[in-house]
Amino acid sequence: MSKKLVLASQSPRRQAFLSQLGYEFDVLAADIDESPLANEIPADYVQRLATQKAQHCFALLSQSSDSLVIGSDTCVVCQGKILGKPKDEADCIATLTLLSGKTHQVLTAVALVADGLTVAKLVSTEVTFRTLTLAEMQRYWQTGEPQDKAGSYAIQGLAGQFITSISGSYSSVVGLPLVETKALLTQAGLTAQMPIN
Ligand SMILES: Cc1cn([C@H]2C[C@H](O)[C@@H](COP(=O)(O)OP(=O)(O)OP(=O)(O)O)O2)c(=O)[nH]c1=O
Repeated sequence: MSKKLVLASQSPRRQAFLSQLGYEFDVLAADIDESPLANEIPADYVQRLATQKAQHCFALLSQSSDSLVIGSDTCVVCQGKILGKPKDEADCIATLTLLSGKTHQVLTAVALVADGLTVAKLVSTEVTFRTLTLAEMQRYWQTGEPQDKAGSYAIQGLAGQFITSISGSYSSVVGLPLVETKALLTQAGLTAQMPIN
């Protein structure tokens, strides 16, 4: 019997990417505390949260131990600061002011729990913003797009026009690195509906 796949995420973007890989899956919300620990470095932070999201949902499914659970977490890092989702307009504008005219990193970790064991992969992508004006940042906040996005922007949305270059994985910036996720699922023995490799 093939194993059941569960995505520990409420993000519609992560759900769309996992469908794009050709898998069928159920979705469970992973309600965990996303605050960074004192002195936690960004790479450890995203890997810890991706792991906790996957393990939290795996624990909810304990009676069906043949389930595979995927969790993911994304944060933006600029000048050593972890930039999560904006708390309010002032926070969004402070974040976009920091990103304006600079290159920053987007870190995404994807974690898979299978047979009670967790494996995580970390992906780092560099994104460069052109210089933004205060009026642009204020109008961008008004669109509602930055509210639920790490770093207060969405590369796949209106903020695409702020970005002059990207070096790394586009899908990772949007929330789920396709190559690494596919590799984890293949290693765990899960076959896509229409496999191409
Ligand atoms: C930088 C960037 C982030 N994001 C998103 C990816 C993540 O969904 C979100 C960061 O928040 P996360 O806490 O990683 O994820 P989430 O709360 O959306 O979903 P869940 O925890 O249920 O899996 O920001 C974009 O969609 N586009 C971007 O360009």
